[in-house]
Amino acid sequence: MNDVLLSARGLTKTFGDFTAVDGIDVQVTSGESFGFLGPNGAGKSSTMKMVAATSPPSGGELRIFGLDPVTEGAAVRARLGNCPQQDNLDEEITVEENLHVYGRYFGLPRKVIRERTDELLDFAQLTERRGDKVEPLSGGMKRRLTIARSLINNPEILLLDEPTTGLDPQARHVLWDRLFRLKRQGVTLIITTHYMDEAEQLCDRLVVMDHGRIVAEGSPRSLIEQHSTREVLELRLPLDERADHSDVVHLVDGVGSYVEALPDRLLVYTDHGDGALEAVHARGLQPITSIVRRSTLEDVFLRLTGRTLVD
Ligand SMILES: Nc1ncnc2c1ncn2[C@@H]1O[C@H](COP(=O)(O)OP(=O)(O)OP(=O)(O)O)[C@@H](O)[C@H]1O
Repeated sequence: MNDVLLSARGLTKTFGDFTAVDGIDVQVTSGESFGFLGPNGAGKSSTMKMVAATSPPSGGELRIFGLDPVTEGAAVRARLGNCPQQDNLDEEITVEENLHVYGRYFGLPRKVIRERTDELLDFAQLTERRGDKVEPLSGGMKRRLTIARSLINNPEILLLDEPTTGLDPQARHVLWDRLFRLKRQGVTLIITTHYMDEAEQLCDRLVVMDHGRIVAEGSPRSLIEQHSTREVLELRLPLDERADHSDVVHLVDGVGSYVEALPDRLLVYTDHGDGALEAVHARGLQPITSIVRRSTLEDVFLRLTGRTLVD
């Protein structure tokens, strides 16, 4: 059996009267790519900061590498890579110097720092920019540098808080490719995201979080199998002025297993999207647009909470 690297029981974080993380239970084993998926404010960053040993838990039990992050914080941090939500690079110094500073912070010998810097610049596809200041780099490059820097101490776990928020699609794909490589090298990844496609791409297993609680747990595939149908028929119907799609749900009653109404469309959940569309036409309905797609984690979230992940 793989080692348990992270174990949380009843983990809680409060800010005054407000409970941001509400008694969650989580275990992550070595080599896993584990995700916290949830909308803004779900409590993901608060959880990550406790795991990173930068913010103490308010309650419950938390062990990382079997260590207590409150009393053994330095030992925990030495074995972790931490990429916070906001890049906190030193923009005044060069790309390479950013790596050197971190290496010295961890007390690594000069020779090791030089070797690791070369490897990590190559990994982050930044070798050609090594002597440049950080400030003019693109958002994607800065993100890759932040990740490279967090790998200087050869961490067993890499924490990534919203790794691709704010990046354009191409930069996201480059970053995903780099994270796949790390995963193949056996680095345990713990990722927070509010992008269901990112969770599906990167995570072997994840928890869905909402209002500080875990509402579901499993692999992306098992979550979809458990909480959604194989396909979804998305329909935009012609509406009277002032009506929205929640007013016309009854028109497709019984067409699929269940229906969710968003203001601008109906989502008909079914294992056979094309058959459902035929049934819609047979009722004399003429959708403005209709598409059949496979179910995603977004559908799981909508089913479990009645809300969408990204507002
Ligand atoms: N230092 C703090 N003081 C008071 N409230 C806080 C603090 N940090 C977080 N919160 C609150 O806790 C809740 C959870 O925030 P958290 O950042 O953990 O959520 P999140 O899921 O990571 O969302 P986001 O992606 O927006 O960061 C939010 O309502 C937030 O306003």
